Amino acid sequence: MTSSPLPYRIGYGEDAHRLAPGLPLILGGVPIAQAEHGAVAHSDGDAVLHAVADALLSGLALGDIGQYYPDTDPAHAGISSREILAHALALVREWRYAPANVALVVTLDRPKLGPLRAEIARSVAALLRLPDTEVGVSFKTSEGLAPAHVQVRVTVLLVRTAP
Ligand SMILES: Nc1ccn([C@@H]2O[C@H](COP(=O)(O)O)[C@@H](O)[C@H]2O)c(=O)n1
Ligand SMILES: C[C@@]1(CO)OP(=O)(O)OP(=O)(O)OC[C@H]1O
Repeated sequence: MTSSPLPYRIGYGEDAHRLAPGLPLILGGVPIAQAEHGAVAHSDGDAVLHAVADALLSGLALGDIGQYYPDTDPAHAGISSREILAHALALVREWRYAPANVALVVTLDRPKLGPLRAEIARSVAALLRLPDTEVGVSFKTSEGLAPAHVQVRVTVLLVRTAP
């Protein structure tokens, strides 16, 4: 894409990681201390931030984070997902758009994340420079269908900014 006449653009992103014992679980920049299993990943494995970054990029047809941070490149091993999201946000701003609101759904069987909803919303909002109220966070279990797995789905509304 070289330019867009649209004042609004919708972005959608997903991410999934396998869970294994002895690894940290970070979601939306928040370490989940209660988790018995963490994400198997090339980076810090924050599936929420990966899906948000992909949603930002998809809204402007800018590809996905794997193109910018290939998981085959040792240079990105252990990279903070905050850095990946900051890069995606910078690209969106270069294209003169900004996120207006975000809706995200985390599917995870355990632990219960409800008590961390406000903290995760606050963390994602801060990274996107949005008010907390513009980040909606939902949790679902897989009903036991995928107990060793975390899945995140995200929609974002991008609004064109003044030149
Ligand atoms: N890791 C999770 C998963 C779900 N919740 C909350 O539990 C409720 C029921 O979830 P279902 O998947 O059975 O519909 C719902 O209110 C979720 O917010 C949770 O806190 N943590
Ligand atoms: C973030 C990157 C790069 O470190 O790797 P992972 O942490 O494995 O995450 P994923 O969402 O599977 O893919 C994007 C990657 O290229």
